[in-house]
Amino acid sequence: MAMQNDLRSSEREALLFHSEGRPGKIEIIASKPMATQRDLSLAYSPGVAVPVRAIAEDPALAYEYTIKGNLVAVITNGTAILGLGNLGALASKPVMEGKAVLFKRFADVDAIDLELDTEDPDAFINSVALMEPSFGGINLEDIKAPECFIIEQALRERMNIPVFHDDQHGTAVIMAAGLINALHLTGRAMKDVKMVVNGAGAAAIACTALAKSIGIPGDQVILCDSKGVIYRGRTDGINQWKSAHAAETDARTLADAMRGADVFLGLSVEGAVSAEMVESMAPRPIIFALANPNPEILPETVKAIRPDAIIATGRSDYANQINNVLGFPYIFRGALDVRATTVNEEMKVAAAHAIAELARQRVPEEVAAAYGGKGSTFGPDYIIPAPFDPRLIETVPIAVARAAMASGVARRPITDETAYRSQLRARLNPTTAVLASAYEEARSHPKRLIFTEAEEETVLRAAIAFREEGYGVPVLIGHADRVREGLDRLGCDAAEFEIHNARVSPLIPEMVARLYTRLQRKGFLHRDCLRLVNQDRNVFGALLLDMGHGDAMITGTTRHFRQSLDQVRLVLDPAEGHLPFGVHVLVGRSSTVFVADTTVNERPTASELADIAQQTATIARRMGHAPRVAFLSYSNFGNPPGEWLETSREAVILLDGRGVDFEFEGEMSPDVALNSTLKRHYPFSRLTGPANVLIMPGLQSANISAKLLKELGSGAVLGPFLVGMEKPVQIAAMTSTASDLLTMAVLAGAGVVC
Ligand SMILES: NC(=O)C1=CN([C@@H]2O[C@H](COP(=O)(O)OP(=O)(O)OC[C@H]3O[C@@H](n4cnc5c(N)ncnc54)[C@H](OP(=O)(O)O)[C@@H]3O)[C@@H](O)[C@H]2O)C=CC1
Ligand SMILES: CC(=O)C(=O)O
Ligand SMILES: [Mg+2]
Repeated sequence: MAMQNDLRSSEREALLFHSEGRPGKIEIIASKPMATQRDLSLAYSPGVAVPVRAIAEDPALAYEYTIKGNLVAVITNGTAILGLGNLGALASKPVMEGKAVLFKRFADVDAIDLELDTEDPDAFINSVALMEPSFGGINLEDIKAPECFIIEQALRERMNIPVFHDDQHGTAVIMAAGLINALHLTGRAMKDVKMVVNGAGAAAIACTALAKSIGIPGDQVILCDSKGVIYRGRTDGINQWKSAHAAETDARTLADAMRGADVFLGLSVEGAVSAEMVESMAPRPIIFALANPNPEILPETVKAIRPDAIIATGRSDYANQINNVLGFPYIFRGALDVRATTVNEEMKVAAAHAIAELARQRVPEEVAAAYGGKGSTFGPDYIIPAPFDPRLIETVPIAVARAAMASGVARRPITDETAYRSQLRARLNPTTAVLASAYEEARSHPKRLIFTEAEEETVLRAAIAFREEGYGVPVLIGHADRVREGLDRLGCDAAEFEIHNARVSPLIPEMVARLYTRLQRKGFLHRDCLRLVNQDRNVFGALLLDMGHGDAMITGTTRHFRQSLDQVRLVLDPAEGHLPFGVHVLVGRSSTVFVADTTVNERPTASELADIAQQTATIARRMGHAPRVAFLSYSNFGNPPGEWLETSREAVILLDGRGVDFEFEGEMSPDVALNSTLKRHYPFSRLTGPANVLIMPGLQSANISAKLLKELGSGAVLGPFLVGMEKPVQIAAMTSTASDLLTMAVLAGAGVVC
């Protein structure tokens, strides 16, 4: 695109993220095999005629024989895209694809985006109403007020599936959850609260209505729009939705309204609130500045004037993110699961209370592990759960489903809540929450990350993102001029980066001395060490790490794994009592499998296999999983017999003796390890479920399997991660993309995999 050179690197990354691989963020995949002639004749003509006739006779069977019951349409006309304004239907597509991805990621709801090219409410309403047969629910998005009210109302009346305008009700539910908790923390009763809402559009009107319906007295709420206070009798710029909330007041400006107010709720535009306005509020004010992407006032400005304030924004980079992403996936999950005809007030209030209560609960241990070990405790900086909190999927849909049943809109009530809860839990993979929390952890404890191959554009892009996204300081190794040129090409100011040139660095004498002390009795002369330091970026990088100039190191994109490892090992040792080895992490939709040793030890001994199992189990646990270890083979418990089975068997016996605190079993084939049906043939097996840690008998099978899965598999494959070194070093695959490198850097920095 023509403007590429004017973009900041984070903006360029955002464009690359959307264009790399398949353009966009979603694809459709078949949920049934389509491999044989028989599959085709069942999926299509003639087999497909059977469900067609069945549905024609009984429409409810569409939920049994098609995707309808799990499919939501995200529909917009692009008239109020986030806070960016009316940029049209086509331009809104990235946001709508994004919402579809969030539906899938957080609640396993399949969603498809539809951008309608019209600003005429009737045309919009007619188009959407005709789509009822296709979908289980309709999520309206980013349609401006007041048309959004007309559209939603008409569609709710005409359609017999849930119709939900996310910017109105999704936002209101999350705002209400945050408000309930902020009032609780400041010891206020709803009936005493004076509230000011700035903005009188889609989000603001719905939030005001919900705030009143949960107990804030109507005559204590003042609404403002771009022209000031909406007071009784005002005629300028008014519509029926605004006048329904017109206040009996002398206040005419936002500043008048805010004097003495307890709560400020902003759903307007960046910078609408001044420091003076905040100063004039009641003690312990509650300030929700929710305009996106930039809030009405920045949290740091509020804190400087009113340290006693509770502040929330719509963004993920401050504490207390109040954003509808916490609501719409789970509200639809619950509504779809009971086949609700609508999302009513009771369901919204139930969701708000469930979310609020989650933040007040003590974070259980397994969830704390998924948060990267850092607990979140209810308080002014934690009034609302983070979007990746794995408890949301178990609690919010249940609350919504219960409310739907109690209010008579559920067509298929839940009969066994315990079974429903486990079904919900199984929809998500805890690893994804851990990855998200590792990124948070990295932001709150920034590290110095050594990137040894900084002349490579992929590496530089990862290093730039590492810095710009706040994970820490990239320490770049390379010819300074070439690295600077690369930074310049990518639109960065090279002066802001730390670059080390291995030929001229002032650290060289100390490095050579250290290396010589270490290698002099291993056949290396002093001048050999000087040459290594000058010419080998892995040796130089590892020495920087060893001397404390960085917290972790990442390399591998220009050299084979073994060569990089041998160079690093000239400088660094394994951690005491640890065996260095490699782990690939296969992240599927609802499960994760750890495979080891995929990179280092060609024919591990029984004792080495046992060590690898123990260390991999620790990583699995760190990533939120109870480890179930299988020692893999072509054979199952002695059948067929073979020459090479002994090491795996001995490893099992060794672990028996070590009294470890995780499940393990072997030797067994991968299908027996992973498939519960086959496992029934071995009732004595000690694994209580499918294995999630696969210990391979040797490097051949391990490395081949990992690479096959990476090339042919459908889920994400992370790694190889190098485990068991005295300092965190990661050797990436030569095929790594910038985001692969960033993930490795962040996980290495956060100490999740090391
Ligand atoms: N955090 C979250 O989850 C969400 C945040 N939002 C944010 O809320 C904002 C509004 O979105 P939405 O309701 O969908 O948009 P709408 O277009 O429906 O409404 C915008 C409203 O903002 C008002 N406004 C504009 N400038 C000012 C100003 N200086 N002072 C007071 N009011 C002003 C407009 O006033 P007027 O009527 O006079 O034109 C209008 O009422 C956006 O920034 C959006 O990103 C929205 C949804 C969710
Ligand atoms: C978050 C959201 O939906 C918005 O800002 O429009
Ligand atoms: Mg929106």
